[in-house]
Amino acid sequence: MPVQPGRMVLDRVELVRFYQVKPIRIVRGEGQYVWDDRGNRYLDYHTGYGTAFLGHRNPFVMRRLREQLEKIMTVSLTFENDTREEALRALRRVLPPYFTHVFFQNSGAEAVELALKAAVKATKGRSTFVALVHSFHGRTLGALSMTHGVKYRKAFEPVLLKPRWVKPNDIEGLEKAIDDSVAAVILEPVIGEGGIIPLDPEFLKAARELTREHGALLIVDEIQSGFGRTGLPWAHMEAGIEPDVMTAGKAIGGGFPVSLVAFQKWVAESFETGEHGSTYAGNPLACAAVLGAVEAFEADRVPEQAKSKGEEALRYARERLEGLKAVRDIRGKGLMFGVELRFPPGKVLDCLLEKRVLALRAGATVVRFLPPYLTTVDELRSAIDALAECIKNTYG
Ligand SMILES: Cc1ncc(COP(=O)(O)O)c(C=O)c1O
Repeated sequence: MPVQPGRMVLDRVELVRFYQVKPIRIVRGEGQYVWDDRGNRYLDYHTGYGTAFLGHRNPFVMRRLREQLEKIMTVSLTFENDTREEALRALRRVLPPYFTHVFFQNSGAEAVELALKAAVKATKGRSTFVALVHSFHGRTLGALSMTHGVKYRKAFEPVLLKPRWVKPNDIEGLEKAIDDSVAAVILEPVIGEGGIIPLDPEFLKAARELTREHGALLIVDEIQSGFGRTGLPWAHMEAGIEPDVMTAGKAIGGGFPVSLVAFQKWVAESFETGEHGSTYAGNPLACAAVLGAVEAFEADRVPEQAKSKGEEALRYARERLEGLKAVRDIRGKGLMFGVELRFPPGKVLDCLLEKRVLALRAGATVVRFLPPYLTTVDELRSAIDALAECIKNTYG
């Protein structure tokens, strides 16, 4: 390309700075650990926003990916493919029986987009949605519409859709918000980004009953809470409800970018050929990752491990942290837990990084841990000890 005289030319293009970058360069990962370029090892409870829940380079996922790379990477949905077929069979074993259909996507937000489209289609054109205060569903315009936090939305107002907002666990609010114009209620069974807020089973049951009464869909977004993390295969199962649509992502590919939407039969059958599509959807490499992830899930009894380790982590966190003045609350489900502080957690997260523990923020004031299932109880305790020290060092 001709360069204008006087214009500085860098030796690379720059990444748009949407993210604040931490001062370490990660070069390798194995199981629950990552290493920086100086050879320092970190306990990874950030896991790429929860993606590496099965651990980095999970052997089941690696084996399937390697095998697939030797065959073919891309086959569009226009053609049949054996690996895709196997992934669908594997998913049958880990999805509840009321979900009879799936469609693959590449990211969480894309899965949410399809879930919203399904609600419009299955309700014959309704376009009113109900979403929860503190919820996060992604950053494409439809998913962003359902995302509550002002910081995500303000640059893009007016976003596409205007949901009716209901506070988490406010059953009366839900009753007021749902009427016959509503296409769907969308919710995370455990609110993740927005601050680790588990929804009460009673609230989930009310959402199910009210949507059914008014001919609306119930969409559960399990992109963060799903695939064993909370101690059940899918977090909504605790309430014994049968949602119409579920989104899944992050952990289901063992680190490979893939997501899916699961549908009850009647919802899937409301779509006609050509009404949705995606170039990479169901590509064999992503399907191989899902297949390996399901194999790991089954072989290692992932939900059981997440349940027992998560319970011990929460118990220990309460024992170590409850008396500290800076701590407002400790909550979570399985290996998805958070410590709410009375202050923004930036300094505490930096301190944890110095102690070689990677964690992340949730909401405005929560330190969030998304540990991989294969972490040990001793490691969980040591991360909580590190957190206690960091809170004391920062706030006294
Ligand atoms: C519950 C939930 N939904 C949707 C998303 C968006 O997923 P993605 O970033 O893959 O688009 C996230 C990501 O954090 C999430 O936690």
